[in-house]
Amino acid sequence: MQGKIPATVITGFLGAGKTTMIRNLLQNADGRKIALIINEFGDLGVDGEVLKGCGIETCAEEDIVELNNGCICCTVADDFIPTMTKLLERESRPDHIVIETSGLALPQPLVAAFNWPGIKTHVTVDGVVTVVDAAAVAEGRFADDHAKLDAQRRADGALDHESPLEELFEDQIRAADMVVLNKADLIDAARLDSVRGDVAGQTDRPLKIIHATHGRLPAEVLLGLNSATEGQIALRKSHHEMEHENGEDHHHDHDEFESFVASAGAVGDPKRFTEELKQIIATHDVLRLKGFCDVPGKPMRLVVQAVGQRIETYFDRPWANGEQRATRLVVIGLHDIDQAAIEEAIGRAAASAEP
Ligand SMILES: Nc1nc2c(ncn2[C@@H]2O[C@H](COP(=O)(O)OP(=O)(O)OP(=O)(O)O)[C@@H](O)[C@H]2O)c(=O)[nH]1
Repeated sequence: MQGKIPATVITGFLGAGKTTMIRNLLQNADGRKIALIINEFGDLGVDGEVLKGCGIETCAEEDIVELNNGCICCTVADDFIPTMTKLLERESRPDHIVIETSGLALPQPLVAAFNWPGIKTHVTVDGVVTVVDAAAVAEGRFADDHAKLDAQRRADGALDHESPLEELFEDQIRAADMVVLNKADLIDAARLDSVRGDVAGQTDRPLKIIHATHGRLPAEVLLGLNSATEGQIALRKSHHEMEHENGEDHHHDHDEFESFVASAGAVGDPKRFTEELKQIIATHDVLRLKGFCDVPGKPMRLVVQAVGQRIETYFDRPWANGEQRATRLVVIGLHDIDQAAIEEAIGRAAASAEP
């Protein structure tokens, strides 16, 4: 009988650099046949599209499975298990499975699913790799404003937990076998060291912490951790699991976050559009924005990627024959984000960005 297939779970908050790291991994797979399962928060399937659009030879479309029915941690039984079962039934067995969770996922339930009878005998979790946006941590993006939270708690007795951002950050690190402090190019060595200290302080376990820029790490570093994490995950409990055990009723369904797709007309001047998007992101506290734009006169589609105030744009591939050219952007924010105002502002920004 063949040995178990190793599976690496790649997790980390929205925009930390998971897809970028996987793209680099596929480019440097050294002949390994890698199957990818991608889960994303938001209806557009941007990550799968970006990976398929990157033209890497080793990354055939049939090797990428997208799960876009919500967060993988909430749809384990309905989505993940059947997908995994199908993957295992395939004639050509992958050498390695890589799973990208959504930026809002708690890795714990997903890793625990590897203990399910039909899965356990065929696959093992090689490791949970948590990608951290080191620049965002250094800017204090995940740190609670404790004074503000205390005031909110006094006003609302039902508010019994930390901010959703800090909680997720901690849970994703607690689940990790290895943490990648990504975006090292954006901060100096002293701040990187301080982020390393913050991350190490999240758990009593000795944690392997490395840093990277654009997730560029050799495949041998990311794969082959041999952790068999499914056997240890019960000891790496998330806030949600601990609150549940304490009898607290804190339902985990990501209702602290909201995502929607904003559609707009063609964008004549991408540079100006990007400047306007920066304003919109700042005004409305948008956590993540990504998607594609139709730029008249250009045969290629324009990818837009925004994490906080940092926006990147590039043309990735020609619009396909029969594919409708369109501007569509996934917007993710906290639950009280003003969808109507943002949709309207993005529409206006596209219209005003005339060539
Ligand atoms: N400067 C810098 N930018 C980076 C680095 N890694 C990723 N990025 C950029 O950060 C943005 C988000 O990267 P992704 O790889 O899409 O992040 P992700 O974690 O997959 O995002 P979600 O799937 O939405 O959670 C993109 O614009 C990347 O080009 C890095 O090391 N340095």
